[in-house]
Amino acid sequence: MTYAVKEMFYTLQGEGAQAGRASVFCRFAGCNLWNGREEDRTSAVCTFCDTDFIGTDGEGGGKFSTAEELADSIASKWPTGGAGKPYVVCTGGEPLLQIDPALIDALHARGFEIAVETNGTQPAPAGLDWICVSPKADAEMVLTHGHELKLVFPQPLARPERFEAMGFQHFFLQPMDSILKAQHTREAVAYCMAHPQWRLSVQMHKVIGIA
Ligand SMILES: C[S@@+](CC[C@H](N)C(=O)[O-])C[C@H]1O[C@@H](n2cnc3c(N)ncnc32)[C@H](O)[C@@H]1O
Ligand SMILES: Nc1nc2[nH]cc(C(=O)O)c2c(=O)[nH]1
Ligand code: SF4
Ligand SMILES: [Mg+2]
Repeated sequence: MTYAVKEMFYTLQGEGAQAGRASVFCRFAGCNLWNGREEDRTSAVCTFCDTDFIGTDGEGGGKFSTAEELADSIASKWPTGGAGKPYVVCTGGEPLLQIDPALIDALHARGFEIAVETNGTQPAPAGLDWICVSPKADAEMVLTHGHELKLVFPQPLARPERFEAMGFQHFFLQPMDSILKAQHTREAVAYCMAHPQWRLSVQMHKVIGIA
């Protein structure tokens, strides 16, 4: 299996229940809900993506021909010597198009806890330690349980009520970043205050200006 990685970097998780945690980010190239080209955004299934996931030309990106090679590269980003469990956030693009049991085993062998950020359209392989599903209004969701559900808000055709009985430990609304972000944030705050099952996820990394 060859893995295509857009970029890899060490930062703090900026979103959801693990926000603030030191993490190696591995951003896999490619997505099943948008081809990543701006000219095709409006006709895509997912139209609000904030990420460049095309190709393998980013910092730390590349093609990795084995799970061992990719896991070694991820491990090389983790600082040596400290306490604290090594943590990798696999994102993209859509990471579940590429993550396989060999990669999960190779990362666990290097002591990593493995998190994924997924759009929920693909089944998850066994062994992932943290699954964040972020459903998209026009895409069928097959992953209906996990550790956190993080709904980008508002999506008129994906109201929070549709998800509230699903099997997740945490339920987050994340204001959609766009020209209307301030309004989306106010609406998300109001929804969380009226429906305390839901918590607000502010994209912390954007607020403080880190990757
Ligand atoms: C770029 S996606 C990659 C992982 C996966 N494809 C997914 O959609 O969950 C990472 C996270 O950013 C969220 N996201 C994407 N565009 C956003 C935007 N404009 N505003 C807020 N969150 C956004 C996604 O919903 C997801 O939770
Ligand atoms: N710091 C930071 N936290 C994040 N959490 C999810 C991200 C993503 O793009 O999947 C992301 C990201 O791009 N940066
Ligand atoms: S599913 Fe995720 S990576 Fe794909 S276009 Fe939407 S937000 Fe971006
Ligand atoms: Mg991001």
